[in-house]
Amino acid sequence: MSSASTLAFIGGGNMARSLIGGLIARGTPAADIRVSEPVDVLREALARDFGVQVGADNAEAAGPAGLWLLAVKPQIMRAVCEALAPLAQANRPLVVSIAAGITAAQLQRWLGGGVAVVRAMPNTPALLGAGVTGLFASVEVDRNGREHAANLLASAGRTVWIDDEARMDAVTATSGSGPAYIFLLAEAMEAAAIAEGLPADAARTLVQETVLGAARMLTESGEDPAELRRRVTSPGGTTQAAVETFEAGGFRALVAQAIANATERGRQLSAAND
Ligand SMILES: NC(=O)C1=CN([C@@H]2O[C@H](COP(=O)(O)OP(=O)(O)OC[C@H]3O[C@@H](n4cnc5c(N)ncnc54)[C@H](O)[C@@H]3O)[C@@H](O)[C@H]2O)C=CC1
Ligand SMILES: O=C(O)[C@@H]1CCC=N1
Repeated sequence: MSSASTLAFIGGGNMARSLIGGLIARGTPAADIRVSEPVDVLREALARDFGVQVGADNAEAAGPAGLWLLAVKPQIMRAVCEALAPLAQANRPLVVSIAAGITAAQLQRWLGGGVAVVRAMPNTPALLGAGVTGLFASVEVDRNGREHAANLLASAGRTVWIDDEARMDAVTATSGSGPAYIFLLAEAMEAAAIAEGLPADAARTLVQETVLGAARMLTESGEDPAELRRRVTSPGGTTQAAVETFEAGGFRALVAQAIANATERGRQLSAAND
C-alpha cells in the first residue's frame, strides 16, 4: 500500500543527500523518507546522519511511497525507470526526476505511460535550505501534484515554475551547475590572493566572506548586480583595474559560452541516453 506522505529517493548520492538534509532540517519526519542506494557507505551515512530508512532495492523503497524522487545519473535513468515501470503502473505515484537533460516524455515512456511526472532541477545549496529549483510539470500532473512537488522542493530553497520544458536545460546550466561556477571563481580568487603574498588561511577567509557578503547584498537589496558593482568601483581605483581586466579578457562572452555549452550538454544527455 503506498502512502502519500512517504517519499522514496531512488539514488542516494550528492544531490539526494543535499535534498534529504534540507527536508530533515525543515521538519520532514525521517521515518517518511526511504532511500534506495547501492553503495553501502553512502547508504550507511544517510541512515546515520539523517535517520532515514535505507535499502539497496529500488522497488522496495518505491513500493510504499506516494512520491518517487529519481536522483540517479541520466545515463542509468532508463534502466532504473523500466525496472520500476510495473510498480509505477500499479501505484501511480507522483514521480519527480532531478536528472539533467532527461525529458518528461522519456520518463513517461520508460515508466509505461500515464504517470504524473515533474522535472525538477535543484542545486546543492539545498543542503542549507539555500538552494533554488526550476520545476516543470507534465500534463498528467494535477494541481495537487504540482503543489506536492513544489512543497517538497521548497524545503531546499526557492522554487521557480518553468512553462516550456525546452528551457529546463537552460535552468540546469544556470542554477543547477551554477554553484560550481561560483566555487571556481572562489578557487581562482584564493590562488591569486596567495600569489599576492597572503597566507592561505587569510586568503580563504577573505574569499569566503566576500562571496557570502556579495551574495547577501545581491539577494537582500534586490538591486541590479550592475548597480551594486558600480558602487564598489571608484573611478581610477583598484576595482576598475580588475574589472577592465575581466572585460578585456572576454569574461562575459566566456560565461555566455560556458552556459551555452552546459545547456547543449543537457540536450545531448537526453539524446544519448534515450
Ligand atoms: N550534483 C548536483 O549538483 C546536481 C545533480 N543533479 C542530478 O541529480 C542526479 C544525481 O546526481 P549526483 O547526486 O550528483 O550523482 P551521484 O553519483 O552522487 O548520485 C547518484 C547515485 O545513484 C546511485 N545509483 C547508481 N545506480 C543506481 C541504481 N540502479 N539504483 C539506485 N541508485 C543508483 C549511485 O550509487 C549514486 O550514489 C543526476 O541525474 C544529476 O543530473 C541535479 C541537480 C544538481
Ligand atoms: O553536472 C551535472 O550534470 C549535474 C546537473 C546540474 C549539476 N550537476
